[in-house]
Amino acid sequence: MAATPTVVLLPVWGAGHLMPMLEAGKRLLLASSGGAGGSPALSVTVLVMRPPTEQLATEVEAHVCRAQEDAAAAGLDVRFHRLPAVELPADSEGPVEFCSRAVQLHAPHIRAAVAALASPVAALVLDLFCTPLIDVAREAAVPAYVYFTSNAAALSFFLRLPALCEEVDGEFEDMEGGAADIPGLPPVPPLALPTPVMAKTKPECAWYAYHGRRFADADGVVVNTAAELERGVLAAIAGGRATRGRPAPALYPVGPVICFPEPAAGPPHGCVRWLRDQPPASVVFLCFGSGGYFKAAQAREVARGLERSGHRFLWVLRGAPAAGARSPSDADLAELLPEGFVERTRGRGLVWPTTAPQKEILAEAAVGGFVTHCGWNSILESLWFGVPMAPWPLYAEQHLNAFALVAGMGVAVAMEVDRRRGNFVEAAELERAVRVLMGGGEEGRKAREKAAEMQAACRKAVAGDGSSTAALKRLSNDIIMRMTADELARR
Ligand SMILES: COc1cc(-c2[o+]c3cc(O)cc([O-])c3cc2O[C@@H]2O[C@H](CO)[C@H](O)[C@H](O)[C@H]2O)cc(OC)c1O
Ligand SMILES: O=c1ccn([C@@H]2O[C@H](COP(=O)(O)OP(=O)(O)O)[C@@H](O)[C@H]2O)c(=O)[nH]1
Repeated sequence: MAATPTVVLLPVWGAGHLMPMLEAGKRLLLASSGGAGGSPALSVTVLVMRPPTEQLATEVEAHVCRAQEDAAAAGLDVRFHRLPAVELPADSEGPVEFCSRAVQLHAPHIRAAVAALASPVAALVLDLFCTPLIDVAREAAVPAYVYFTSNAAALSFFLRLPALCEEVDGEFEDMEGGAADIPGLPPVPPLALPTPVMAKTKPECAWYAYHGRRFADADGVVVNTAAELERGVLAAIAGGRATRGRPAPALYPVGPVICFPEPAAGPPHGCVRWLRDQPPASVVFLCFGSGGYFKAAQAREVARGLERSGHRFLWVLRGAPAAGARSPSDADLAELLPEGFVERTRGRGLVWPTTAPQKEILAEAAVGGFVTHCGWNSILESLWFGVPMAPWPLYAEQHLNAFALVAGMGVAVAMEVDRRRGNFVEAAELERAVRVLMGGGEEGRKAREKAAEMQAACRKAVAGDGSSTAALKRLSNDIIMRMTADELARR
C-alpha cells in the first residue's frame, strides 16, 4: 500500500509556537478524512529544530514526547524527525533576528530531511519566522504555507510593513499624523506597534519586513484566529489592502487552536483548589506569559494596586531570569512584595511564585477578569472561557494585540502602560483598571458582554459546521488538489 502523503510542519521552539502548530496539524489531518470514520488522506511529519538553550531543549523534548504519545493513542499518523543541531548565530541583535537566522542555517538539514522522507510530501507548513524556507519548498516543487501563530491584526501589520517602512521617514514614533494605517484596524498609535519595529534601522525591523514580504510569496497563510473574531481585518487583507500591488495570500483562519492536555491525575493544582473556595466571577487573575517578570519596584506597585482595589486576586508572579538564563525565575516573594502584603491580603489574594496552569485557572467560575500580557495564546484562552481582560503588554507583538483588544474587539478595559518606562504601571492605574474590570460600571459590563459573545463565537467556529472547521477542510482540499494536479502533470 502506498504511504499516505505527508504535510511537513516546521515549528520554532517555544511552547506558544510549537504546541498550537502541532494541534493545528492534528486538526488538519482529521479534516482530510472525508467524513466520520474515514481514514485521513494526509499524515503529518514534524521537523524539530534543537532549541538554543538546555532548558528550552528539555521543555521541547517533553512536549514532543507527550504529543507523540497523544497522537499514537488517538491513532493519528504524526511523526517527529529531530534535525541535527547547527552552530547558532552569536552576534544577533534581537530575538527575531536570532530566530530567523537560526532557521536559515537549518535549510540544508531541512532540504535533506524532506528529500529522505518515505512518504510523498504534500506541503510544507512553516512557522512565521521560517519564511526563508519557502525557497526550500520551491526547489522541492512542494507548496509552502505559513502558520501564523498570532492574530490577523498582527498579520495585517507584517504584510503592510515593507511599504510602511518606505512611506515613513525616520522612526515610526516620530511619524507625521501620529498613527499607522494598518488595514482593518482603526489608526494605530506608534506606541502600539510591535517591539521589533520600534528601531527602524535595526535588523529586528528588517527581518520583520522580510517575513512580511515573504508571506505574500506563500501559497497561503494559516492564521490562529476565527473569522468571527477579526472579520474586518481578514476582509481587509483578503481585499489586498495590506499587500498593495501584490495579490494577498490565501487565508485560512482555523482558530482558536488551543491545546487542552488530558487533565493530570491526582488532586487539582493549588491555584485551582484556592479558586474553588471563592465566589463566582470574584477573582481577578494576573499572569504574564512565558517571558513576563517583574522587578521589585513594579511588583510593589502591583501589590499596592491590588490591595487598594479591594478585589480578590490570583497573581502569577515571576522574577528576573537567573544569570545566563532566558526564562523568568521563580519569584522570591520576600524580596519582591511589600512587607506584610501576604498577611494583609490572606484569604482574598494568592500570589503564586512560579508558572501555573493558566487554562485550568481561566476555566474556573471564580475568575471574573484577567490582567494579561496579551500573548495571543493567552488572549484566545481568555476568550474561550469568556473572561474579559485588562491588557498589560510587555514584548513582541503584544502592544498591537492590546490595541486590537480594546479598540477593535471591545473585550478589554484599557489600562495605561508606560512603554517609555519599561511598560511600567502605577499602583493607582492598576487599582482603577481592576475596579473597572471587576466592578458593576458600564465599561466593565460592556467588556464582559463582549467577552461572552466572543466565547460563543470561538466555540461555534471550531464546531463541526463552524467557520474554522470549514477553513481547515478547505486547506486540506487545496493541498490534496495540488498534489493530484502535480501528479497528473508528471504523468
Ligand atoms: C508574533 O510576533 C512576535 C513573536 C515573537 C516570538 O518569537 C518566538 C521565537 C521563538 O524562537 C520561540 C518563541 O516561543 C517565540 C515566541 C514569540 O512570541 C510569542 O508568540 C506567541 C504566538 O505568536 C504570542 O503571539 C505572543 O504574543 C508572543 O509573545 C517575538 C516577537 O518579537 C520579538 C514578535 O514580534
Ligand atoms: O504561568 C503560566 C504562563 C503561561 N502559560 C501558558 O503559556 C502560553 C503563553 O503563550 P502566549 O502566546 O500567551 O505568550 P508568550 O508566552 O508566547 O509570550 C499560554 O498557553 C499560557 O496558558 C501557563 O500555562 N502558565
